[in-house]
Amino acid sequence: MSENNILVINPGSTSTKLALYQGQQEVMASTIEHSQEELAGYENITDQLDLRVKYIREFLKDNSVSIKDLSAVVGRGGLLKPIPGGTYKVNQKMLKDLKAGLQGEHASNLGGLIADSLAEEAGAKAFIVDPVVVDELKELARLSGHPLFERKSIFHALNQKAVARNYASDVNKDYNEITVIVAHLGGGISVGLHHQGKVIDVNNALAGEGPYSPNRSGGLPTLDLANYCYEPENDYNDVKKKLLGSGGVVAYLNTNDMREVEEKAEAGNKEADLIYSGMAYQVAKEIGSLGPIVNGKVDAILLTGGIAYSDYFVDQVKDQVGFLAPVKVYPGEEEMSALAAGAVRVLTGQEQAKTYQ
Ligand SMILES: Nc1ncnc2c1ncn2[C@@H]1O[C@H](COP(=O)(O)OP(=O)(O)OP(=O)(O)O)[C@@H](O)[C@H]1O
Ligand SMILES: CCCC(=O)O
Repeated sequence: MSENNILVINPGSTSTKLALYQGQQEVMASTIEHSQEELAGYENITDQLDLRVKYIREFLKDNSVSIKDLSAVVGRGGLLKPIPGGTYKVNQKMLKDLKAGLQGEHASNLGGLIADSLAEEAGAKAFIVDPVVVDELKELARLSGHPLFERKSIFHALNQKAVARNYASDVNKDYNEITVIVAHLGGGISVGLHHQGKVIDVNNALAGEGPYSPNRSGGLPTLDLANYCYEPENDYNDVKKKLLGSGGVVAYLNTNDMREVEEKAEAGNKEADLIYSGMAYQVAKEIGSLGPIVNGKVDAILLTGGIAYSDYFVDQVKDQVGFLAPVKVYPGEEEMSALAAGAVRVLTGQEQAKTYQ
């Protein structure tokens, strides 16, 4: 086997995506689906470590891949401390913070843990790349409006950075030379301003900021929310679920499948059209809010994520923000290749792995 055999692991809330890369070339890939019943018995997400590792071992065995042939295992990184973007070696401090769920529970907390567990046996290197806590915010962006609540950077850093790098390469520039606004349009939505290689402002996709999404509420009227929280019949978990998981489109229309919503809207269902268009309106507004930070000097607006497959949605956003900069569409997500690319940059010496402290 070639020197750079990289096993890529992307744990999601209901699936584990895995792929074997040789350098940047995908050799094989699979998605292991985890049913609700299967995961129901686990109190914390990180308790699922052994289960997920077991499936990955089966995948390797079924495909006659010896674990000893791996040179690196790279996982999607989780809710660690806020850190700058890049490729990080998995170390003891990171493992401790992932296990403790330092900034909360998230499926990607398993990424570093799985990478460590398999890499140890393989005698390989374990990495995470651009975890959801990548924090490169400019100082002004940290202010919320009250000192008790500092704004944090938690977003789809891996895919946003991958798409921005792809755009940079399409225009023969380095990522550090471009200024782009990237809107990741998935189950959650984050919209980030990438400037000189850093995401200097972005809505926190796990804290009720920004546009509503298929299953998150985004920003809500704050005082109304506070009043709701103080209603005796509402408890913390209920409210949290309303913000993250069963907010947004699913709260209005009872589905988080935007293809279904679009079909209804196109068939003349006014409510479906209103809610779908409302999400496009909020995405456009969020994009527009970032332009002034760089005095309107934006090279391009990049739309990515599952919803970017939809012309119906994309056209509405384009129509609203096209005046600011050209809009380019990168549908779907590039997380697996972005993880492999992060490992390759380190294995080939283009970049030094960072140390999590
Ligand atoms: N062709 C399409 N047209 C419209 N919406 C689509 C299409 N394909 C997928 N989607 C929608 O995209 C959303 C899922 O996007 P994606 O797969 O990027 O998100 P995820 O990985 O589940 O969540 P996240 O991106 O927040 O991590 C779903 O709401 C899905 O219905
Ligand atoms: C915050 C980025 C990841 C997610 O949407 O869960």
